[in-house]
Amino acid sequence: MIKVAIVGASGYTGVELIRILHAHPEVAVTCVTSEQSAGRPVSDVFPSLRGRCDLVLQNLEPVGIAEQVDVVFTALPHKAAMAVVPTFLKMGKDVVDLSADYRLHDADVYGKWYEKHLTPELLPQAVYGIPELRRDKIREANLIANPGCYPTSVILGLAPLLKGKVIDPKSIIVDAKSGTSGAGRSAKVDNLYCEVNEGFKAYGVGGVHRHIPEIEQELALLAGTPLTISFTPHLVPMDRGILSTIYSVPNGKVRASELITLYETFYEGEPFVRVLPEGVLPSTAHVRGSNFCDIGVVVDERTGRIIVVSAIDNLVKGASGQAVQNMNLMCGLPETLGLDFLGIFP
Ligand SMILES: NC(=O)C1=CN([C@@H]2O[C@H](COP(=O)(O)OP(=O)(O)OC[C@H]3O[C@@H](n4cnc5c(N)ncnc54)[C@H](OP(=O)(O)O)[C@@H]3O)[C@@H](O)[C@H]2O)C=CC1
Ligand SMILES: CC(=O)N[C@@H](CCC(=O)OP(=O)(O)O)C(=O)O
Repeated sequence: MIKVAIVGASGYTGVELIRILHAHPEVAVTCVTSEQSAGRPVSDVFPSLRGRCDLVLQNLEPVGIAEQVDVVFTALPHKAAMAVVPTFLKMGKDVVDLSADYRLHDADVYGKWYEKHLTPELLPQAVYGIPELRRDKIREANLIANPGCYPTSVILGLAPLLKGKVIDPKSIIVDAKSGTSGAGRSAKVDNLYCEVNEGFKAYGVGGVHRHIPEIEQELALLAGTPLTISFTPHLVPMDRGILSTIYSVPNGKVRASELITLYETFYEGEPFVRVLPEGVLPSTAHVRGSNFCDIGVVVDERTGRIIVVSAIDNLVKGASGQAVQNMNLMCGLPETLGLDFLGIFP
């Protein structure tokens, strides 16, 4: 069995990792951490785990943790992750980092959107872990930068169009909506019940959201040219789910049926991307609790624009499920191991 530590196990992506890995046949979670709840069983913090995972939460002491395990998932806020990842790597551990700390290739870009990077020398060895686009590199990596939730939905939604040079790469507009678990478990006034329930709002409007450089970095690699996007995230009153509606201008006249064939070919054999038939559009309700990304494609005949709609569960394909998919690849296991479960509906 591969021994795994979940660093930051008292958060939402941490508990989702525990849930997924509990059913993984080749993995044993042997170490979980929290600063605020250290000394308590993780099942005290999350009663859903009672009787199945009662490990006691430890303080984050990187050397001691590395000595206990083979693989480390860091499910920490950015900055906290890069403070400990170097120790895990030095001690020969494979690391899947769920934070944003190793996603941007350029430390100056990270400095502009986040803060000064503490370990820029590690950026070249980090692999941006989107298996559908970078499977072979992930297999060779020892540090995976697990993609952000919004970026996963947008990159998978646009990859066939950009790679196939179907659209003008400068024409992209993304209108994305997320459930509140995307904001994590720590207490924030903006996420209180009365602030979120029965309402629907945009935030980070006007090119200021920190996922923009990450999305642009990956889309530019697909397009083979630098590009800028308009990106507006929204908060919706649901626990889980991201729905991204993505507009772009094609280089010539296109038909929806041709585009769907392009998507089906691009994602042929992919276990976790489902291209929907013409006229069918995705819903967060149909991917909830699963590792799927569902994609629907429409052509607006009046404006000529292409509209792609992509749906994921932010905690699964947008975080912990994709992290396990990456771990499977890094460890030489079948990619779908422990992940071949259906969503929860209704
Ligand atoms: N939520 C989501 O949908 C997604 C999240 N991510 C990213 O994954 C990471 C985790 O997110 P999420 O689970 O939502 O976050 P949460 O806020 O729910 O959990 C954060 C975890 O980190 C621990 N922690 C916080 N600060 C520190 C610190 N300074 N030192 C050690 N431990 C600390 C917390 O422990 P405690 O407070 O108990 O001490 C908790 O276990 C973040 O980088 C996030 O941006 C990525 C994709 C999607
Ligand atoms: C709803 C909500 O607040 N979402 C978060 C993004 C989710 C996330 O976890 O982003 P990273 O993966 O980059 O850490 C936000 O807008 O900042």
